[in-house]
Amino acid sequence: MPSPQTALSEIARERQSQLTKPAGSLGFLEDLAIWFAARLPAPTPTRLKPMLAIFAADHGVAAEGVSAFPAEVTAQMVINFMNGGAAINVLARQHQISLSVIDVGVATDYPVPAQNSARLYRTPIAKGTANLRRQAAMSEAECSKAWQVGHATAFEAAKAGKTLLIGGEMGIANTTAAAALICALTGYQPADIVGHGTGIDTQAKELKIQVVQDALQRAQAAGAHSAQDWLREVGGLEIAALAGFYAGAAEAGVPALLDGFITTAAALVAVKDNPAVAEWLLASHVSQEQGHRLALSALGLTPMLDLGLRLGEASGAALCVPLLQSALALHGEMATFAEAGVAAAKMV
Ligand SMILES: O=C(O)c1ccc[n+]([C@@H]2O[C@H](COP(=O)([O-])O)[C@@H](O)[C@H]2O)c1
Ligand SMILES: Cc1cc2nc[nH]c2cc1C
Repeated sequence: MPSPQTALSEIARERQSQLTKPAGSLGFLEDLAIWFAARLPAPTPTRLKPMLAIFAADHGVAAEGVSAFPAEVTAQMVINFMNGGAAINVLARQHQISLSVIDVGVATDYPVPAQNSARLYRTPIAKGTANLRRQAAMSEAECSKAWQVGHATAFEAAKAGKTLLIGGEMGIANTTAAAALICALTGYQPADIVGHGTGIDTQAKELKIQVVQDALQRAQAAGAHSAQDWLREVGGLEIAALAGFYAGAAEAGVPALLDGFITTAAALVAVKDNPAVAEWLLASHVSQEQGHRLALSALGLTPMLDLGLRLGEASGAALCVPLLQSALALHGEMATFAEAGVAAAKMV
């Protein structure tokens, strides 16, 4: 796995100190430019070439009543992505991000859509997962196939010259799977991590906590130990694909931008599996879902935005793309004190 080039981040840090602004006055944007310099790698990186892949799949645990929406919505939203009507379509158009939708296990049949607003890749591995409260969500073969799909997606994007890989997800009930994974991999309790997802009430949330508790107990008794074990036991097909996607991005040496709660759970799996993956991950936003902040902290990541989003489908990540472009443009194009003939600080 390639390592970030720290010598380049030092050159970028030095440049930041010479730009015509009080030191540190561009805050986190300065850190971002320095972070990208080591990874793109260049002392003044050029405009990012982002790609965005939404991995879609269903979850057997939806049968437990843990989501505010019926499972059919996963397939219906895939159609909506293809028709250009989802939030992510608006943001992808606005910020000129190419959009792929990858069906790794949507349970409901849907007609072959026109490929106008996004490219659809149909690589369904199963008709959703099994109910993770009662049995392993996936077989070993299913889990590794899903991981491979994500891994290949990242590699192909890297080969095509993309310099920012964005993963998103769509899957009714996947906040239950994500919460279970985060608990398993961090040691936090379900009550700390489980949230309202698509908008369940307090009573349904209590049930969701119990479902996660039961799933963790069941998987523990089944001998789950490694990140891959937990992924197979309580994860999801799109979560496995995302974990493979992040691992692939790191192996290809291309930065990956996380989205919300579910993508962060997938990133935790990839990082527990191989800690070096963390070097290539960037957080976009902290979602409203309870536990997201703790999960990001467990990864050592600081989110750029806190907008109270809880949509998923890579919407939070897409919103950060213009800010990242601005961070790099400022870093590359601002004049230095010497170039502009501006007096530097009297005291430092
Ligand atoms: O990204 C997030 O933080 C996020 C938080 C809550 C819900 N979601 C989205 O809502 C769906 C999962 O919610 P639920 O209630 O069905 O588990 C799934 O399609 C996610 O993309 C996403
Ligand atoms: C309508 C809808 C859109 C979504 N986009 C991502 N997750 C979603 C969940 C629902 C329910």
